Amino acid sequence: MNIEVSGLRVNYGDVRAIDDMTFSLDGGKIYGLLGRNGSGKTTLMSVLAGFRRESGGTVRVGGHPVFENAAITREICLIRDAGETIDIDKVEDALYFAEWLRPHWDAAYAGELLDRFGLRRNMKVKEMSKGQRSALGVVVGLAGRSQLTMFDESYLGMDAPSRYAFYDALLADFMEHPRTIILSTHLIEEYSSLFEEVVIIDRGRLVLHEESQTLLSRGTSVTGPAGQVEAFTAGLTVLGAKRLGPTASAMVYGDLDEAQRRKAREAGLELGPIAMQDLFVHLTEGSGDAAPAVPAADASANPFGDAR
Ligand SMILES: Nc1ncnc2c1ncn2[C@@H]1O[C@H](COP(=O)(O)OP(=O)(O)OP(=O)(O)O)[C@@H](O)[C@H]1O
Repeated sequence: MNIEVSGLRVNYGDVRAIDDMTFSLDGGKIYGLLGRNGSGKTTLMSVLAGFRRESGGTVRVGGHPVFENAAITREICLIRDAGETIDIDKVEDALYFAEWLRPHWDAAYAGELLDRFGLRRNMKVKEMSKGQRSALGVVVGLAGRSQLTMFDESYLGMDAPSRYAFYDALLADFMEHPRTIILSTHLIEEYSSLFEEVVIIDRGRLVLHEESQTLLSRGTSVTGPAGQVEAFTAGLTVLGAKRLGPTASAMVYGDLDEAQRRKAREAGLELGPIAMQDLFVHLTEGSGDAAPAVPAADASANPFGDAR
C-alpha cells in the first residue's frame, strides 16, 4: 500500500507537531520511522491511521484519503506502545475483537504467536505486565496482516528475547505476506537491519527519506595511526573520534570517492561502516534544520579533543 504525504501540517492548539511534510513511500517494504522525542512520529502515524485529522495538506494511503474512510482504515493497523488492547478484559477478547476488525486476520498464526510470547488466552489484560501487553499488541499487529501495519515503539517493556522473537516473526511473516510495515523506534541499532528504507523526522519536519544502504554508505570509520587519521580526516566532516594509545578511530560523514579511499589505504588506514544510530544522531542534533549539514565550527574543530 503506497503512502503519499504532501504539505502535511498537524497542530495541537498552538503546537505545530508536523510542519509542511512531504514524502511518498512505494509500499511493500519495511520502513523505519526515526526521530527524537517529540519529533512527531506518533502524530504522523496517527494521521496515517486515520485516528487524527490533518490540519493542512493531504495524506493518501493506497491512493485514498484516510480520515473517516472506513474502506481504507480497515486495511490499516496502528499498534501503539502499550498495545491497543488495554481496555479489553482478557487476551481472548482482544483476539476476538481483532478478528472482527481485521479482514486478513489469521487466527492460527495468532495462536502460534501467543505461544511464542508465553501468553495465554485466559490472561486478564489489566493484570499483565507491560512487556506482556506489548507482546499482545505485537500479536494483534502481526496476525492482522493489515496492508499497512504500523508499530509505534511497540516493543516497550519487552525483554531482549521477546524483542528478538518479534524481529524474527516480523521478518518471516513479511517474506510470506509482503505488506507495508512502518516501525518507529529509538532502538535504532537493534532494528536497523530490518529497514529497507528510513524516514527521519525532526521537530515535525522531514530530515531525509532514503534507502538504508544509501544512508549507511554516507558514514565511514577511519582507523589507524593517530597522525595519519588526523591528516586524512582534516577538512572532512568528523562526527566523533577516539584514541587508544598510538591508534585513533574517527567517524566521517559524507561520500568518500575512490581517490580518497586509495589515499587512505596507502596511509595504512582501515575504512569500515558506521552505525545507523551515529548517523541519526548527527542528522538530528542541533537546530533540527532539514538539511543534514554540520555547522562549520564542527568541521574545523579538533575532533580528537582531550584524547590527545
Ligand atoms: N495531545 C497533544 N496535545 C498537545 N501537544 C501534543 C499532543 N500530542 C503530542 N503533542 C506535541 O506534538 C509534538 C509531537 O509529539 P509526538 O508524540 O508525535 O512525538 P514522538 O516523535 O512520537 O515522540 P516520542 O518519541 O517521545 O514518543 C510534541 O511537541 C508534543 O509535545
